[in-house]
Amino acid sequence: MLMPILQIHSEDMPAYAIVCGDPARAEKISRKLEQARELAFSREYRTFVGLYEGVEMAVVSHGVGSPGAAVCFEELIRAGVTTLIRVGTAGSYTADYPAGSLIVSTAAVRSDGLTRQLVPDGFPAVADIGVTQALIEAAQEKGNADAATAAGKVGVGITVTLDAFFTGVEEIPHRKYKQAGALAAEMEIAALYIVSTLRGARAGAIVAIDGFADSDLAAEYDPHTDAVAHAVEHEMNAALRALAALARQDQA
Ligand SMILES: O=P(O)(O)O[C@H]1O[C@H](CO)[C@@H](O)[C@H]1O
Ligand SMILES: O=c1cc[nH]c(=O)[nH]1
Repeated sequence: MLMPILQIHSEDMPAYAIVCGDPARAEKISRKLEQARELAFSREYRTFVGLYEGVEMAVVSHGVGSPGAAVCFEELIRAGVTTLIRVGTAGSYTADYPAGSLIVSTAAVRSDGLTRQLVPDGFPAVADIGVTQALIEAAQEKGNADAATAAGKVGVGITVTLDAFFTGVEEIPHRKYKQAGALAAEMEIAALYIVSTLRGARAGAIVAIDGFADSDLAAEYDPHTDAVAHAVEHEMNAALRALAALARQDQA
């Protein structure tokens, strides 16, 4: 069956998928696969399939923001994907995790508009515990430490999903979420967790910190530093290994 927006056929789709915002990052991840082939590049959605440690998996870009990303997650699950890992970037809320750190997201604050149209207020956006555990283990693995971050840090905790990236005249509620203990902010994880929960798939997410979310992004945001590039490299490898480990567990 052809998925109308991603332009992929369900017959070509494996059960395991890595998703990320940037089509260029999807292509970068696909270069780590054996027998990689591109299935489609439709709108912001670029889809590759290939093998990692012998496990068939897809790598798909979902663009920026929850509404577009939710379309991607829905169609992937309709096409037969049952396990999804988001490999993203995020702004930190704490000096404990500066640019170059990684955060594994256990749950996401639903500070977005999309999920309000899917589930009632108060319904939690939570990661799958098995996917989260696999991500933590892969990110902390010693063998992966050579690509590790400036601070070498891997945090585990709550992230915030927002719609706004740049500030308007309203205050983005960073301060409250930070005081409440959230670690970082990004723009799609809540959508991933809610769509996955609704459709019976399992999902997790890891993000590379590229600055501080509550600083003046317009003046200071620079996601193109070496520290961020190293962290992104580290999280891509961690996500691939986590997904392969989960597939092996499923087969056992
Ligand atoms: O690096 P990605 O996966 O795109 O994630 C983050 O970066 C984008 C904003 O620059 C948003 O999509 C946000 O969630
Ligand atoms: O949404 C995002 C993504 C990266 N960095 C941020 O500060 N915000």
